[in-house]
Amino acid sequence: MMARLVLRDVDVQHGRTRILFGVSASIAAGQIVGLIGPNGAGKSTLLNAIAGQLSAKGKILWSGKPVDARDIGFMPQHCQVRAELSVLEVILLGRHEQLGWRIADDTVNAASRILAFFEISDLAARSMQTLSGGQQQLVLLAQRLLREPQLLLLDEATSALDVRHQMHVLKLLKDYVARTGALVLVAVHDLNLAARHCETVMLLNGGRLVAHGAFQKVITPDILRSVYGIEAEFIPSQSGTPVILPLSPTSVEANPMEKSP
Ligand SMILES: Nc1ncnc2c1ncn2[C@@H]1O[C@H](COP(=O)(O)OP(=O)(O)OP(=O)(O)O)[C@@H](O)[C@H]1O
Repeated sequence: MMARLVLRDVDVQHGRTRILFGVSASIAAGQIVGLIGPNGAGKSTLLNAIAGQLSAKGKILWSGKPVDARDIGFMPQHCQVRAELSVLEVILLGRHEQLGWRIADDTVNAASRILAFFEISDLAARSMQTLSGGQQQLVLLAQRLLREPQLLLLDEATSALDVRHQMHVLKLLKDYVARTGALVLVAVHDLNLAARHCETVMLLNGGRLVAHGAFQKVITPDILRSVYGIEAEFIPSQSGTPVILPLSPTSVEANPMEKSP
């Protein structure tokens, strides 16, 4: 039976402030799911709760059991390596549970392969400290994939990448999902990227799950107005997925940033 992530009435509170309000969803593995919503909607909070990085009320189940850290790969929003480590060392740390006195040949080979997949083999000996923001992001993504997690949680993990690298990484993720049947849950601001690469999207607003389904059903001109506070044009494209062209912000009242329903 295919694995499934089940969220049941997930509530998160910081101090006295409630951040997530009863988020419930049942998400089948074998797809890339986009977590979308305006700033402050609760995307990072939900990913952190699923990753077990903060306490939440309700149930978060992967294949019917509480999420086990060994099943997941999690890339938080602000992720940096401060230590003086080479790119290869950082990649190998993706399998730190398996590293012993001797690093097995297949681990080194897997690390070399993942560097090649991400087209960063030439960076292997470089110190992480000398890399650009986008290069660091590629290395950290490659590190997460090395251990082949069944549940991959990515918080704006392609935000520092140029367009070509973004497309390349999303193609890698698509191939990874097809090969392993994993579930990739990715918080993303770029709606056109979500439209093209995510099988389904979950729209959060004010800490609540507003909609969950195929992008074209979830994202409509009305939703862009009421949730994002923008007027936008939907331009038909050859791919069959319309391109969203933001035109103007609606009035301040209609912009619900940080507004709790
Ligand atoms: N430690 C904290 N203490 C209090 N409030 C917090 C804390 N962390 C986050 N929040 C609040 O929780 C809400 C949701 O934040 P979160 O980072 O999950 O949103 P987001 O959808 O990921 O936003 P963005 O797109 O801007 O990254 C925001 O209103 C934020 O101010």
